[in-house]
Amino acid sequence: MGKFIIEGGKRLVGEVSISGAKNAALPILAATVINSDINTIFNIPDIRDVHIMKKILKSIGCKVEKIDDIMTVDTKSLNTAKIPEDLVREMRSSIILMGSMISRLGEVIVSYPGGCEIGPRPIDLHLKALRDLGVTINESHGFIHCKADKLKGCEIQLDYPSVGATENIMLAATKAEGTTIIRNAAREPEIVDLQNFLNACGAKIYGAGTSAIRIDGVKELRGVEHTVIPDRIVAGTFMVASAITGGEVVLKNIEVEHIQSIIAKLKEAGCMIYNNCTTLKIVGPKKVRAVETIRTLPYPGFPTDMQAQMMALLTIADGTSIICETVFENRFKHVEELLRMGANIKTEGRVAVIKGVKELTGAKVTAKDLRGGACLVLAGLAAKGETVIDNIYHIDRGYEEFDKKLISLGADIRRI
Ligand SMILES: CC(=O)N[C@H]1[C@@H](OP(=O)(O)OP(=O)(O)OC[C@H]2O[C@@H](n3ccc(=O)[nH]c3=O)[C@H](O)[C@@H]2O)O[C@H](CO)[C@@H](O)[C@@H]1O
Ligand SMILES: C=C(OP(=O)(O)O)C(=O)O
Repeated sequence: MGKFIIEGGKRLVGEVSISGAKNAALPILAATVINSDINTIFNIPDIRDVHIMKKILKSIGCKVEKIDDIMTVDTKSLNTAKIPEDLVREMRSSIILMGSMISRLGEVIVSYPGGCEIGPRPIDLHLKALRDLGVTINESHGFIHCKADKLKGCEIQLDYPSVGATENIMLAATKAEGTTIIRNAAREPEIVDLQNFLNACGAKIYGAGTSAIRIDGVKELRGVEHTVIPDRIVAGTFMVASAITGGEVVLKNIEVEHIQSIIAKLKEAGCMIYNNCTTLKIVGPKKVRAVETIRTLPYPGFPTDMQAQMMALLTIADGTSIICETVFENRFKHVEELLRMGANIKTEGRVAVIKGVKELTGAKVTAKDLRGGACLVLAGLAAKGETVIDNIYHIDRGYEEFDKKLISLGADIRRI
């Protein structure tokens, strides 16, 4: 298990290039199996979850190669409906293969997915929608066996705009007979990217980015070249790195439209932000200001995946801030670690009250999940003295060369 050792107090200055989005790359890689052809996907981030997806695709017979940020996936030789349990357990996104495998083979056998511990993550909405499309589902001993002789388009009203359920429905409905409508669909930019990939392959999907998505079933799809959108959460994390160190960082290769809710809160915290569509400069304030209540919400609300990083910043704000985590039930595991660093935070259920302290102090802490781990790195960058962060494999799930990029901005961080 690797560790990061950070000597805090260095002001971050310079330029950083933002990698492709994990949450767009993974469903798009899963989607390649639909077309039984060769796909070339650009701007693939070099992160642990992508390595796991590569292993999964290989394990089911696909030919996969990655050179730099380009991944070629030849899905012609796919030869099994069973996804290996050990790999599925490593990563939540493996569940997105359900929709694409059903579309390709009419069958998939998959176990319940793993991933970060941020509260219970049921897949009832996925399964209900797949049943509506004509899939027979048998669940036993932790396995889900889905089978469909014929998929038939239908109208699906989601009880919650689940990102994964929206993606699975889009994938399963792409080659269904007739039209599928998803209402109360997730509106995240990654859903739009998936639609763009599938449509380039020959699918007929309309409305991604709004809460109603229409999928007109088509017979076949072909392989294509596609470039994954930039990672809005990685962008937000580097913005907080600049803010928390009073730094001056320029982010390149971003989509500013996707990070508006993060920009708004960082401005409220006293940051100066200058941007065009794909580049942004953020100058951290001398003293961070407390902000009005942050409520995590589905897009375009404030992203739950930025909650922990924002909390790190607010620990040293002038005044008290409140964060209300509405998306996941148990996404405050970083709080006890921030307390070890001298933060003053009280939680009750899904609400955290953060009273800013003058400074954080370095401590030995443990990453419990991906974004909670990133939050501890950010806190360590600002803290006085040395911070040692354990279990950094969580962070490697979603950040490409995090330490190297921070070092290039002037941080004192080592991986051991
Ligand atoms: C790989 C990927 O894209 N991961 C993102 C995706 O996860 P994921 O797709 O898992 O998130 P969802 O939008 O599905 O989950 C949101 C909420 O709905 C609940 N729910 C979801 C499905 C279901 O069948 N039943 C149910 O109750 C979940 O427990 C959670 O409380 O969106 C989350 C919310 O923006 C992000 O934090 C994750 O980074
Ligand atoms: C929770 C996250 O990812 P996943 O859904 O892959 O666990 C995340 O990216 O913060």
